[in-house]
Amino acid sequence: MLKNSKALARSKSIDQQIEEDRERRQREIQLLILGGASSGKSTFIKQLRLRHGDGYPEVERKRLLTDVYENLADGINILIDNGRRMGIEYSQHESETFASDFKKEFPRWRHYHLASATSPSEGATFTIPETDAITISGCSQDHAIQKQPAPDFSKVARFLDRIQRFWHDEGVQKCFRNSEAIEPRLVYAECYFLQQLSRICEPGYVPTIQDVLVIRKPTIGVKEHIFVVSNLQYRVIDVAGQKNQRKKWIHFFEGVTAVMFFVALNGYCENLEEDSSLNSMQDSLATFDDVVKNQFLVKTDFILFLNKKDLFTEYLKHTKLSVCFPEYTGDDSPDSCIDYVTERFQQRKPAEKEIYCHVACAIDRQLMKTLIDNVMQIIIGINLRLAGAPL
Ligand SMILES: Nc1nc2c(ncn2[C@@H]2O[C@H](COP(=O)(O)OP(=O)(O)OP(=O)(O)O)[C@@H](O)[C@H]2O)c(=O)[nH]1
Ligand SMILES: [Mg+2]
Repeated sequence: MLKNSKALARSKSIDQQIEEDRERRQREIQLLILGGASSGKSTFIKQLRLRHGDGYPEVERKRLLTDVYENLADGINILIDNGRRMGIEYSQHESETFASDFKKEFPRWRHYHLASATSPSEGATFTIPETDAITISGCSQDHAIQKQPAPDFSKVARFLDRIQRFWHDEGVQKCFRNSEAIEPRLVYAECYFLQQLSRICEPGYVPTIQDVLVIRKPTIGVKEHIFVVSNLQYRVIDVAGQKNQRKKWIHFFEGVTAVMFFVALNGYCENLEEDSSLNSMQDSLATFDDVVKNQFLVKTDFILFLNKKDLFTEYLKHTKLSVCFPEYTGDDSPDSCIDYVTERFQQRKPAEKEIYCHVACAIDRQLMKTLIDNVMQIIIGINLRLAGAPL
């Protein structure tokens, strides 16, 4: 009799444990964000922070001023180098002196930054910890260790007047207009901040929300962010997308509710920054193929974001999709081309797996609000299913 009641009590406690586990799993959702470099993963996190975090108050945006300066300095650097390479003459006397003064103070950082993260053996300057930053409720604390100090980009402030005059030099404008010939290509953030220069130079300038969304700052290592929405905790893991960083992804595959996979649509006519022999879209397809079939993610649903629709639409006006997919015979409209790209990704998935596909423009706040709400609903559904509750 006693034996029976003990067994009953044990069974009750096991049931209770199972129920508690189920409730805990239902309350914590783990999202892993994967995709190539510059596909928009961190920008999506910024949008989550706007929708469900602290919304980037002014004090936080002020801290990002140096990142704006960094993007601006990279843009100026590329224009100086390309102006010289193309043999363009400056229209103002002082431009030549400015160019050499500026390059001394701010050597080309974007590519140095990427290269040092890409080839640690060749003069590595980074130590990349496994998890180098933790973000609680949308407030990021970066613990990345950099042995080689970056140029002090806050000092760009001292150059703003001269940068403005340099930017208005006819030679510099001529170089900028010749964007097709610029090598390496100016990225969107560099073009954007160069074009916003007069606003950035105004006294008391604070980056706007749109500026924050546009800043380009590659993720180094792995960043974890926690958001609490309607009593549910979302742990969102943002990884670095550069090729040599991807072997770290596997450490985060366990216990994932869903994978969000980002693809830069404009990558169909661009090569990887870290490996110029690889087409970015083809690389995305191959990477997607690897992770979607990975044994640790067999039962994990994927949400696919075909991002940068704005740039894709722009590029299609002068470059056909067939440069990436020679067998494509459809028309050049963005919709037809997106249908085709979607199909190419869907073909890679195992039959039993569900892939939810979204076309996105991660810097578009309005569009992303709706998209995030829709995606949250999908994720809640997946989570309920995983937790064993009836849908
Ligand atoms: N025009 C345009 N720019 C975008 C879009 N999405 C992201 N960007 C910009 O692309 C750049 C790269 O975006 P990130 O979110 O940093 O890319 P990532 O995938 O986190 O890159 P890594 O951290 O290097 O792996 C940033 O300057 C963004 O502002 C988009 O839809 N359209
Ligand atoms: Mg990132």
